[in-house]
Amino acid sequence: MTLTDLGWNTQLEAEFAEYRENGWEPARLIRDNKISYGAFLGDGEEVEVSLGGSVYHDAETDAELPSVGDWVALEMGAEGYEYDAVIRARLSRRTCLSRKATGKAAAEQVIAANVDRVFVVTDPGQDFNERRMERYFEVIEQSGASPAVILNKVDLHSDEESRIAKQKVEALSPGVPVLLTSAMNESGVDSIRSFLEPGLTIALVGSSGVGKSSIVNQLLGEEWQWVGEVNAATGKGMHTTSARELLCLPGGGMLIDNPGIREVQLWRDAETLKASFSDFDEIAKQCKFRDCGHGADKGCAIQAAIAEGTLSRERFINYLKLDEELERLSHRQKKRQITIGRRNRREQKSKDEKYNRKRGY
Ligand SMILES: Nc1nc2c(ncn2[C@@H]2O[C@H](COP(=O)(O)OP(=O)(O)OP(=O)(O)O)[C@@H](O)[C@H]2O)c(=O)[nH]1
Ligand SMILES: [Zn+2]
Repeated sequence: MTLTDLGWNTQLEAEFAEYRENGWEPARLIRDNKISYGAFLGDGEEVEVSLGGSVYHDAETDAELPSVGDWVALEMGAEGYEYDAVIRARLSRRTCLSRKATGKAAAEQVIAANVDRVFVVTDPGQDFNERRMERYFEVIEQSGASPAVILNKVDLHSDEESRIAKQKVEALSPGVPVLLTSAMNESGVDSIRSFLEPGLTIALVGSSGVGKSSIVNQLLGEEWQWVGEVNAATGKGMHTTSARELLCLPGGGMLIDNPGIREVQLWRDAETLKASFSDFDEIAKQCKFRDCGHGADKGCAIQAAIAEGTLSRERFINYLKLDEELERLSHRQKKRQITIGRRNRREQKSKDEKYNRKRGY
């Protein structure tokens, strides 16, 4: 593996020139352990690194702190740090997949940096939803990455259904590549591979159960290996606490997969849900009391609007259920995190087992 395989290019090299003078080395972050990070060096060696004090203090917001996928400048073996290296600088991001609640001044949360292409995975049937697709396109566009759509589980649908779904996507976003796959029958996954090339990073988003893991498993293939395992033989990197989020795919290219990416749909749903009731907030501003319960309260503008017929009672009932609905979403989100936690532990276990086998334990 070389730096180029990890996505290094002449632009990054130019930006890095001043850091080279300090004897620092370029590396790409592959894991966020909160306290430390996992990073790949150009030769594929994996190191455990910590955040340099000035990088931390100079960051005005959390979004400026290094994230998985970022390129950083490392000072190897810096004194006074317990890790292999220290991050002295973060290089500019080509793209940035982040979560930013609309309307609020809430802090931006970076999910992955330098993802080149995001595949939206759905199916031609139950999961297919044009509005949701539009929101995915929005998030992807904001990130700077290129979109593509995978219609998976085509084995469960007629050619006609698949064709219609494909047309609908193409109507929403002309020119977007739409791939038909069946991860189950291992068909069409090659068409995803045709988008991969050394140095290119992809991510998969989509509802729970559409087949993202199945597709990832096929992309990783049988010979899937933990790159950087060699270094684990030195004992370094063994104190890792979470699973790798950036994976190298056989044949070239990388995949970033982490809980934040998996939850893209959930948080977009919560935001859209709130936004779809923004007219209520406008009307509620006219209520006599600021803490109006919109029930029997005096001077309630919502009730007045319902009485006038300008606001439907049905929507009002849905509005009242909003909190419940948001609660349900957050519950689903927690459930997802538990599933991901399990998967990460499984991966860590198989990694440990591989390591033990290698060492002859
Ligand atoms: N029939 C059919 N089933 C599929 C296909 N791809 C995946 N499945 C099944 O769908 C179920 C969900 O697949 P996953 O790969 O776990 O879905 P996911 O998107 O990773 O779900 P989360 O991990 O919850 O985000 C599994 O039972 C798969 O075997 C397909 O192409 N056809
Ligand atoms: Zn009111």
